[in-house]
Amino acid sequence: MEEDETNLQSFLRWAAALGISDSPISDCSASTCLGRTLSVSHFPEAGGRGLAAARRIRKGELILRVPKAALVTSDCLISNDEKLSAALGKYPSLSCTQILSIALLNEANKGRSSWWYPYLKQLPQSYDLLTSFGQFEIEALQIDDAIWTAEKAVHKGKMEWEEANPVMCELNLRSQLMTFNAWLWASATISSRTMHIPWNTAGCLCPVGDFFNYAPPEEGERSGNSIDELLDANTDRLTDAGFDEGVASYCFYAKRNYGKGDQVLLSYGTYTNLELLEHYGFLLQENPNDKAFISLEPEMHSLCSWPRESIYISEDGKPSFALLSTVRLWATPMSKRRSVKHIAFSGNRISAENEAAVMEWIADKCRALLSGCLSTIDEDMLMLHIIDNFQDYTGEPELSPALCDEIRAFLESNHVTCGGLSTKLHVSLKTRRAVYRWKLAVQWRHRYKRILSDCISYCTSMLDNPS
Ligand SMILES: C[S@@+](CC[C@H](N)C(=O)[O-])C[C@H]1O[C@@H](n2cnc3c(N)ncnc32)[C@H](O)[C@@H]1O
Repeated sequence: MEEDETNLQSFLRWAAALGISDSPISDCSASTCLGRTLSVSHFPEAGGRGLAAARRIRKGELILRVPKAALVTSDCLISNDEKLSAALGKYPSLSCTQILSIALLNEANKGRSSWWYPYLKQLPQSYDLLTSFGQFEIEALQIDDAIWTAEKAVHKGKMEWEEANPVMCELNLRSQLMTFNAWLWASATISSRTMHIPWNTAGCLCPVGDFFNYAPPEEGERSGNSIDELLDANTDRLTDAGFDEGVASYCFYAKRNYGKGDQVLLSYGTYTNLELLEHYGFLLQENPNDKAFISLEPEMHSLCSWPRESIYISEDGKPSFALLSTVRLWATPMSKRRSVKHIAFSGNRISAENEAAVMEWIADKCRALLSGCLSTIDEDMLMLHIIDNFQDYTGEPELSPALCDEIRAFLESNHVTCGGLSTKLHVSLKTRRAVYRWKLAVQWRHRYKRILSDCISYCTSMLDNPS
């Protein structure tokens, strides 16, 4: 702990020397880059390490500046390393993200002699993005769509690593930096910490700026990454963060008022919980942008041309506009569809009878999805409780077969015995990480099932009160 604090303090001094500052007036002689507006703090329930307001902050205030020279980009890593530049030159088909991953591992390979060493030491040692999920955790997601997304992410990670291997061999990286796990570390660092820059699609790592934890954008908040898009129409000020050519710095602005001690949050974008898990390795219990996507009957697709991602149930259980309009048209007798198409497409009800059929179809669809899952919502709640107390787990005779099977599968896939778990000392770091990822999978499926269940309640209330 003390060592972490010493590392952090020397990192903040290093950052100050590079001109990173939370003060509106630049002062390269400052001994630390924070303290006037922000301070590093711990928020166990919302992201762990993060940035707190060191004083009252008003919406729209500039709260942090990170000069271009302090941004870690592929360009700067390559231009300072001839060997890296020559090796990459032989493999022109690598993507920008692969190049940044290789450059990051190459920098980590230099250890203390890397110019970026103080920054690299601050990076998390491991991540919990979908790419790092094993087969057990993937199956624990239970919903086909999510399982498919996770499998695809793992497959993509493996492919990218294999493609990058020849360059890493040429760079003669230490063997542990050539492993798939090391690759996952580099690509997860990039996925969860880079910020948009206009000149490289892989983005940049932004020391100190990447200490901001996430809050979803407020309703009506504009999304976008260019400086112009970030300009708030009402206040003419930046509302979040972006690279400002005018001052050659990454600039962070307060998106709302904060009291002293509050966590200052950044919106990285609009994400469902599955997307947060995929790109950042966490999810939110309350996520206004969460969605449950449902599949349509094959013939429904030909009726409307809404994109697949617009057919969903919102976080509050309400069917999306596109879902309602498609099912309304489909529930209309074929001979009448032409004449009512405009009503369905404008989002209006077609008739009371049609609306009842629509609500029934959607509710049945949700029921079918729920009954196809290996566990119920209540069982998931119980499972989360068991996971939270897993170190004390000694086997519970009262559990349903589904939960018993899941626990057994976890123990088997991690080669642990119940006896081993009941002794806290025997739980290895690797097992604790696996338990944490399992928890993420159960939390995700639980939230998803809640959306389906809320949708059933919504449809039932619409059927009971058709007005
Ligand atoms: C840019 S970093 C933010 C700083 C990070 N907490 C750290 O210690 O370096 C993004 C990562 O922080 C965590 N995180 C950010 N916001 C979070 C939130 N609201 N809830 C849980 N974890 C969060 C996730 O692990 C995410 O991948």
